[in-house]
Amino acid sequence: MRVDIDDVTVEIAGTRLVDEVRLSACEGKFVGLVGPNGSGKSTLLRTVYRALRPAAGAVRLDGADLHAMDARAAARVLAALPQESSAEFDFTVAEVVAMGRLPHTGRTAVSDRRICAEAMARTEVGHLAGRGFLGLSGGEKQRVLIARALAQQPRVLVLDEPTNHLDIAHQLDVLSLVRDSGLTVLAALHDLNLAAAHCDVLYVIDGGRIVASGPPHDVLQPALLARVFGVRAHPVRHPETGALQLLFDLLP
Ligand SMILES: Nc1ncnc2c1ncn2[C@@H]1O[C@H](COP(=O)(O)OP(=O)(O)OP(=O)(O)O)[C@@H](O)[C@H]1O
Repeated sequence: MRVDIDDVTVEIAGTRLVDEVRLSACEGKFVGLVGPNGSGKSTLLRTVYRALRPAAGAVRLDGADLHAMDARAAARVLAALPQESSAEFDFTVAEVVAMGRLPHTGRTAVSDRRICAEAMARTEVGHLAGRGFLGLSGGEKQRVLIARALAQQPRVLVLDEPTNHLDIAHQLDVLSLVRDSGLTVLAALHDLNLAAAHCDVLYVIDGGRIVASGPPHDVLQPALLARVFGVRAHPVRHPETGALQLLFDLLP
């Protein structure tokens, strides 16, 4: 499923936080959104997963206005991993993942259980099924919420900092899993090397505006990184794979 963000502007309390953003994610592509703290990444993603309404413009799924869709219909095609999730009740991990099945009706409990078990296996949280969600570590919680999003069997995944709290092996694992899922993915990422290694396309947001977009290594040029992030970037090659990596220093 294709996602188009068409000239979306988001305002909160009279302040424009996202300014006429235009972004497209083609079917099955992994699109990364990078930008400094406070640049508007979460605000834009919250608009895409319907926690906020745009003041102008539209978010379209295969051309249909997402904000005009029924909530349940939208949840059948789009799943989100918010940056911070607040949970007041201590549901078990199995119950949290099963919530991903709520938008779907007419399926048997057996198939729901199988789908949840597969999602938990893919994110390596099966052994936590009976544990209370609130007692988990940050990384365990994150993987459970990714399992819930996968159990939702969406066509679009919106991920706000999916590698937050994850150790390095799980960061690589989760991003590979997401990339190989075949879903259309829109993810805010802080680690530019991870973004470059996993994303098909990157968009750079600064001050609520998109300032660059394209294939990762075209976008992550030293001049742009200096201007947007205030860092000096040195491209180097991985000695074995030849993959491009960036080393960073603060600007003098
Ligand atoms: N509810 C709100 N009311 C007022 N200002 C807000 C609100 N939510 C976000 N902002 C402001 O909007 C700007 C963009 O915030 P946003 O969370 O989208 O940035 P971000 O790029 O996700 O940042 P980070 O990398 O730190 O997570 C920030 O200056 C933030 O303080």
